[in-house]
Amino acid sequence: MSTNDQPGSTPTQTPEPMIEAVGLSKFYGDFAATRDVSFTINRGEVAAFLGPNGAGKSTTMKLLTGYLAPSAGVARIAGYDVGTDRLTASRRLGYLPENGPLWHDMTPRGLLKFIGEARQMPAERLRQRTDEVIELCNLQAVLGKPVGKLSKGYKQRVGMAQALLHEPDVLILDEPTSGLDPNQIRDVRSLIRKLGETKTILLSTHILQEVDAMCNRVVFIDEGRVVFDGAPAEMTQQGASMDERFHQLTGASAGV
Ligand SMILES: Nc1ncnc2c1ncn2[C@@H]1O[C@H](COP(=O)(O)OP(=O)(O)OP(=O)(O)O)[C@@H](O)[C@H]1O
Repeated sequence: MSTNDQPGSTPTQTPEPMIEAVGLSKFYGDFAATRDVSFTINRGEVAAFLGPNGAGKSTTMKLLTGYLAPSAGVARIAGYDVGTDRLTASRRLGYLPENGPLWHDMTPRGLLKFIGEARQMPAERLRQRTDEVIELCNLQAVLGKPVGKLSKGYKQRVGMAQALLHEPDVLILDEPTSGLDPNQIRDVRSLIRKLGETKTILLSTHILQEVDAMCNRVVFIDEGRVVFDGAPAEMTQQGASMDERFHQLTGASAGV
């Protein structure tokens, strides 16, 4: 955003790529989990990463975060190659992995301390940010419990808290509302909408209503390949509903 732009105004600058997949492929033997996946998410965009089960969403997200090494292609976060400049890229990035946080024996506060120290956050800033993310993600009620004993919804919130701890400006969220009850879904959607005012976000989901609720961009993947990339309105143009388009884009594999 240029210095003249006010929050809520239309940005006047050229787009700034914050999440870039450039020809990303991941092979397991002969099987391609993703094949030549390319897209760019610019600063200020909240993008839905859609696709059926097994389409390659989590794999692509792991490639983008540097959690997995690609068989071919390049991933960049805020312009930094995650293969060659992983530490710098990871300072700009918060990642909610698909199965929530690891380290199930730690309490939420212990886990946040561990992650903040691993990120080499200064002690005072870590203390302050820990309090802030506990509040933001509503973790007060479970601070004394081991993460492994928490409900799915609270595990997701702890995952979200660790992703936000270092105040990254890019977020990659793998199914942030999966397994949550309707109240929790509402809370997480509203949190993401709020975060989307200042951050660039890529979130995966199966829930088509989430696109309208949170996103201004859709990247659709099927059988490891990008089959649609555009605005939500383009996806549903010509009177087709999101459901119908999902079915069209996934061909025979939809609904299996
Ligand atoms: N380590 C692995 N070894 C072999 N195949 C794998 C491995 N990891 C993922 N796959 C396969 O790659 C494909 C893509 O998986 P991925 O988890 O990326 O899909 P997804 O779109 O996230 O699915 P879902 O929506 O069900 O979470 C699937 O067929 C999966 O079985």
